[in-house]
Amino acid sequence: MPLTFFKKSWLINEKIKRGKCMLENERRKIDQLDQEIIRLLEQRFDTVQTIAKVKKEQSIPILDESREQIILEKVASYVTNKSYVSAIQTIYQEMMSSSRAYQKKQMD
Ligand SMILES: O=C(O)C(=O)C[C@]1(C(=O)O)C=C[C@@H](O)C=C1
Repeated sequence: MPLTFFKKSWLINEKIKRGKCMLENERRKIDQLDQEIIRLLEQRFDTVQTIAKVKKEQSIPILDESREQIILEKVASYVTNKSYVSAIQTIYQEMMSSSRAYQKKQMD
């Protein structure tokens, strides 16, 4: 009986350790992915900066709703796991909103 108790608590401990180890591994993956995402986001914002200059020179409005709609549709078609579509589209909506805010700041 006591042996079963110790065995049970040992098993529980092992499970907790395994869970912590998995969590650390997954977080390391996220840290690496974030580095890649940020590198690409910087490239995107470099491009947005150029777009802002052209728009300012030619008095083109910052917001282009039809372009944003096309981007959101492309996003939906690029995502392979369809259960992520809505979440990733939300990120894109936020990103484009942030892009507009950045462009506005550049133009002021
Ligand atoms: O393509 C443009 O005209 C942009 O200004 C870039 C961008 C974007 O970040 O993708 C931002 C604002 C527009 O509403 C549409 C798209």
